[in-house]
Amino acid sequence: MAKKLHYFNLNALGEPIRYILHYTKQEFEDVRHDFLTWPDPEVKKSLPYGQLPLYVEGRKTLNQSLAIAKYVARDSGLIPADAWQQAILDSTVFNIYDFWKNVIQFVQEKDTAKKAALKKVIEEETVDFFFSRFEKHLAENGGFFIGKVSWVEFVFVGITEATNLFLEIDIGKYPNTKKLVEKITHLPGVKEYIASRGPYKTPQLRK
Ligand SMILES: N[C@@H](CCC(=O)N[C@@H](CS)C(=O)NCC(=O)O)C(=O)O
Repeated sequence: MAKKLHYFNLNALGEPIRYILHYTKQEFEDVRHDFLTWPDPEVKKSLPYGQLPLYVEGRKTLNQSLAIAKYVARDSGLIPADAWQQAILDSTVFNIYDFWKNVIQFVQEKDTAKKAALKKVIEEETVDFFFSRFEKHLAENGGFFIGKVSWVEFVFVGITEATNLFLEIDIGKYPNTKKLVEKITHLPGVKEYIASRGPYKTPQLRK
């Protein structure tokens, strides 16, 4: 069944899905839309909720990045059988997205003064609030969220990298996060994908 992932030509909500697809060796078409010239009215109109990412498998479509990431991670050992571990992962992924909400609020703010104020709060307070907790969680579980790699580590690494497209996080302050980013980005499949993709260019996004 032909698989396609539609997303922007950048990191953020689509990249963990790309990482999982590459790690699990699934063939898919990586359809990229230009973020800087978005919205493309025709494409936007065609999306079920007007937003990306959108995953397509044959005639079926799925939106919502977390639902897609979890779906493409099935049958790969990235989703634990244990219900409690699944619940911990779900909780973690919502914590990660709670952090990301702050970044998005900053990205979408048009007023220069308000944007600068949001940037200051995120860089000086929000990042540390969330990342000190992520660090503790990782430290208590052997560097992962449930003691081994799962679909949520891919989401975490993607969101951490995406945050750095828009803001600066000093990841060196968070050694378990830093190690995890290195681990995930060097996994077979992911490593080759990143090498072929090259770095994302950030200057237009960092304001
Ligand atoms: N809850 C959705 C949010 C999707 C979302 O916010 N997509 C953004 C890009 S990260 C988007 O499509 N923005 C363009 C638009 O809204 O027109 C998900 O997790 O997939």
